[in-house]
Amino acid sequence: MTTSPVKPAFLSSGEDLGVVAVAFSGGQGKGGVDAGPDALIKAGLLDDLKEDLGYKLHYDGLIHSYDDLIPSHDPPIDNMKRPTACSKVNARLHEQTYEHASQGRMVLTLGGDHSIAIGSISGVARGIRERLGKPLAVIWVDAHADLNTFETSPSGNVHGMPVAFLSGLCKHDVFSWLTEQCLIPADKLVYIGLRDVDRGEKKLLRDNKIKAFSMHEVDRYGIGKVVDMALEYIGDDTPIHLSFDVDACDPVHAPSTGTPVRGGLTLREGDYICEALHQTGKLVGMDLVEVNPMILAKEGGADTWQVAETVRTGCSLVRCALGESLL
Ligand SMILES: NC(=[NH2+])NCCC[C@H](N)C(=O)O
Ligand SMILES: [Mn+2]
Ligand SMILES: [Mn+2]
Repeated sequence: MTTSPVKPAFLSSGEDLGVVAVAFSGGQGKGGVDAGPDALIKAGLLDDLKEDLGYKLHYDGLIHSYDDLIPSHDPPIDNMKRPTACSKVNARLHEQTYEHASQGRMVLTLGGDHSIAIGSISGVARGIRERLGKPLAVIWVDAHADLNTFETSPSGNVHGMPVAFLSGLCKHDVFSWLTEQCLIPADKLVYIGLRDVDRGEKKLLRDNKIKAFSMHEVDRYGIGKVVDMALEYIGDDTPIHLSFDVDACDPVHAPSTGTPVRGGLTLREGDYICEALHQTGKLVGMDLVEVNPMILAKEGGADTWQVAETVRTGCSLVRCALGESLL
């Protein structure tokens, strides 16, 4: 595998990469997703980025569990489960990604459940706003829209709500630290891969005219055309953050995740999205979330091969987004 050097449009260099590893699972109820970053790193992901792709890593060497921020008693508020932990962890993560982004670095956040996108994306968005005076666009690749408000959520799990908070469609005192500069305008948000969208989320998508390419559009147009259309919609002059939930990929390639949904992206379709976004030179941040190396073991059907496959998929997606190419 080789690198195809792409000149980044919105970063200070093509080689500086900020990395934050987040061992947080409080955005949903299943343990083990906090072990995701360790599994990805143990599989050699960061070494590959350094040795094969030539990045200069800005990484503190820690896998943050933020234990000091997690209260022992954290009762639901307005249907949101573990609200205080979710807010405090994300507020801290926000400062970490903001610090990298404001130095002009690409920012990679390894989760953790998808609630951590509240912190990772808001930090990058604020850094980009301050540095370039521009909004941040987000391409959200996921089986789920994660657009529930605390009022529409059927589960109360915050990992099903990050986009509602990040877009400002939903506001709550719990996340009062999310200021205007942190937000993603609804017309700079694009989904790819959706196939399990709740009723309330469908209404929000429609009412706010949010751009979404479900698996239906992937089938109809092919992934190449879908990514072209997504990029055209965002426009040329906007930095892009890629938030990749590993469950966007079909459970064949990513079985070890908390909320798998049949009928997903092939490994190549997932990798293609990442490769194509890298080639734009406009990528400024990425999250890779919801790798849960323990879930299958917990559910009684431990299959180490399936765990390894999921980790392998996660590593491949990140490498592709950071410039690995087939030739
Ligand atoms: N990041 C995820 N895997 N999210 C799954 C969300 C599932 C469901 N829509 C909910 O709100 O609870
Ligand atoms: Mn998902
Ligand atoms: Mn998600």
